[in-house]
Amino acid sequence: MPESSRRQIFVTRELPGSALERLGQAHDVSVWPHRSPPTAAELLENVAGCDGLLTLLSDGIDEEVMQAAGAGLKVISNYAVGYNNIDLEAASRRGIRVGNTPDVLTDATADLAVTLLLGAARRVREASQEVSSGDWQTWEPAGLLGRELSGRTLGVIGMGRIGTAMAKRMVGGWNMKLLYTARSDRPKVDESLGGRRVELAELLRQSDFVSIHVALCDETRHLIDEAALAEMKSTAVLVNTARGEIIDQDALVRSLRDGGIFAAGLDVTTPEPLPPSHPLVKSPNALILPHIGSATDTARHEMAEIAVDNVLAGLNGQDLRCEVNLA
Ligand SMILES: NC(=O)C1=CN([C@@H]2O[C@H](COP(=O)(O)OP(=O)(O)OC[C@H]3O[C@@H](n4cnc5c(N)ncnc54)[C@H](O)[C@@H]3O)[C@@H](O)[C@H]2O)C=CC1
Ligand SMILES: O=C(O)C(=O)CO
Repeated sequence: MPESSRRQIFVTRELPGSALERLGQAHDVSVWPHRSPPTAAELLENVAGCDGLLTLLSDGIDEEVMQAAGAGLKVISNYAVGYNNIDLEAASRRGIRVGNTPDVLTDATADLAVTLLLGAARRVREASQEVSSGDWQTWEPAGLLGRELSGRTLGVIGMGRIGTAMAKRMVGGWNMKLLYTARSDRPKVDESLGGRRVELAELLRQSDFVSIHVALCDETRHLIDEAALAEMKSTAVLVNTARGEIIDQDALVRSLRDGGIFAAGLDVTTPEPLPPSHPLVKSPNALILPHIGSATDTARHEMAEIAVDNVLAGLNGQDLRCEVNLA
């Protein structure tokens, strides 16, 4: 590509695979070299004069960052399907296109939701701890009793791509009955998986397992609060692979402690990382993972390819391969 058409791109972290090399052949790319994200001040400094940004879910991209980049900023490509870290209204006002990486991480994330559901239901954290601490005495008839899955009811909050993939696994594999919340009816889900769309309160009251798959937005922040947790069965297991802020975490700590629900399996928390001293980390019935839903080699490589395609298209003024609707 001629020197004059090369644009300036800031990438907030190294990515797996060779996608960034492809970007570097076409444009001048600067990659944040550290394992930790840039601070807000470092972000402002590094975006100055950039035409494109390739960002992670841990980077807060607000109007100040867009302003710091300057009038040439054409595209923000998020290396994630979720884009709650980006101020979409500000991007729309400034005519900046926003991209994300859907679909290629759906299976990986649904698999992890199943992992958390099984792990929390069968008390894998406590069981593993018993072995590593030397507390395991003997095989006990009533030792570490967990919850059975087969034939029970799964409640999926947010029947989008990942929610549907999770439901398929649980209905197909464990013959579960399916309830879900969604903004509109899903006749195909009802037909193929025997699902039934219900209000959130009914889903919480009737489900043995509840799995959260909605995007984080004003409407869903603290959707699962004290009152919602109080609706759930004391034997229920709650799984969250969406975003930490969808749950009121203080209320969850109390519910897990007081027997309000049986257990929780969480891939996402507030904040991330959660300090080891946090009461949730200390809760024996909370199985917590460090936001690894999409962490398979296949998914993360494909995400990188899409994120780079999105930058390239945005710089050329074309529709992005996966574009977030800013309307
Ligand atoms: N743990 C991880 O590593 C990962 C987490 N995620 C999270 O999972 C979320 C879902 O991803 P996808 O399924 O690909 O997105 P999606 O857009 O296909 O699904 C979200 C669904 O939630 C629905 N929804 C939104 N607000 C709702 C509400 N108030 N009540 C009921 N339904 C509502 C939407 O209509 C949509 O169907 C992402 O936004 C992201 O936050 C995604 C990938 C990996
Ligand atoms: O894609 C996302 O939204 C994630 O949380 C990580 O892949």
